[in-house]
Amino acid sequence: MTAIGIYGSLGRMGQSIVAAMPAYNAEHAGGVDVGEDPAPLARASDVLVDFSSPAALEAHLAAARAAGTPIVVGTTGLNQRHHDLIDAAAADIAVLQTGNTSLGVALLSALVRDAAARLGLDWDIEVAEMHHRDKVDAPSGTALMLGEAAAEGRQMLLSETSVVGRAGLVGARARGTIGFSSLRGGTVVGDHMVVFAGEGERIELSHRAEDRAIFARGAVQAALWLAAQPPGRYAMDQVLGL
Ligand SMILES: NC(=O)C1=CN([C@@H]2O[C@H](COP(=O)(O)OP(=O)(O)OC[C@H]3O[C@@H](n4cnc5c(N)ncnc54)[C@H](OP(=O)(O)O)[C@@H]3O)[C@@H](O)[C@H]2O)C=CC1
Ligand SMILES: O=C(O)C1=N[C@H](C(=O)O)C[C@H](O)C1
Repeated sequence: MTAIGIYGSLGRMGQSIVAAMPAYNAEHAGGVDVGEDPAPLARASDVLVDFSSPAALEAHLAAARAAGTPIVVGTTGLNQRHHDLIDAAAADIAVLQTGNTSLGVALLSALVRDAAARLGLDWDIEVAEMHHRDKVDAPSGTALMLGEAAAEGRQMLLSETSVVGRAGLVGARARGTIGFSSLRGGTVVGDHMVVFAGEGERIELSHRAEDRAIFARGAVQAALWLAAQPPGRYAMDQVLGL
């Protein structure tokens, strides 16, 4: 039985992941939350999952690396420095980072990449997302991942083309940009929509998460898969064979 340790175990995702484990015959190795040493759990686990906070990621990666334990990073709100830390850790251990562990969003990313490649720059791309009132980061990790997929499809860099939010006299939309809008409220688990807006027509590709269990099941599947992988950086489409 594979023992999975959870960083952020008392949170919404941590609790959903514990609930999902029995269906996959996975063992709960334990959890770490604010103010606790991540190192003992890393040594006691076959694989770790991190659904905590960007502020904790460096310490969690260091603990995983020191123990030689693979880690799934589901925490969002990451910046370039966090991604550099993930790349560095992936030299020594298997690391899977994703803003969304659901099957549906993995497929949506592939569809968005394909649509962006086929439609070209005459179709404007906007990514919209809505989440519950307690979400602390924006745009969501999933929205950024979908934006990356669209930029890849256009063979462009998202960092050079993204426009996050608009207010005031911002001027007309610049060709080739990818816009992001975030809504927050209530208990929405996670809605994402990618709009391709052309001359006189519009295509909308969307995903609605109805239950956090979809992320939890994907996280457990990703952890079980990652436990058997050599060092390197991995993504969800590799787990799901998409
Ligand atoms: N990749 C995916 O598929 C998904 C990713 N997420 C992401 O996962 C993360 C967690 O989401 P969610 O469970 O809803 O959030 P919660 O706030 O419910 O849970 C986060 C947990 O992490 C703990 N935590 C915070 N800081 C630290 C720290 N420094 N060290 C250890 N633990 C810490 C929190 O403790 P405390 O409450 O005491 O602060 C809490 O128990 C977010 O970044 C979210 O965007 C969410 C859903 C799906
Ligand atoms: O914080 C959340 O709740 C979620 N976060 C992830 C994100 O930022 O995309 C995934 C999901 O949408 C729920």
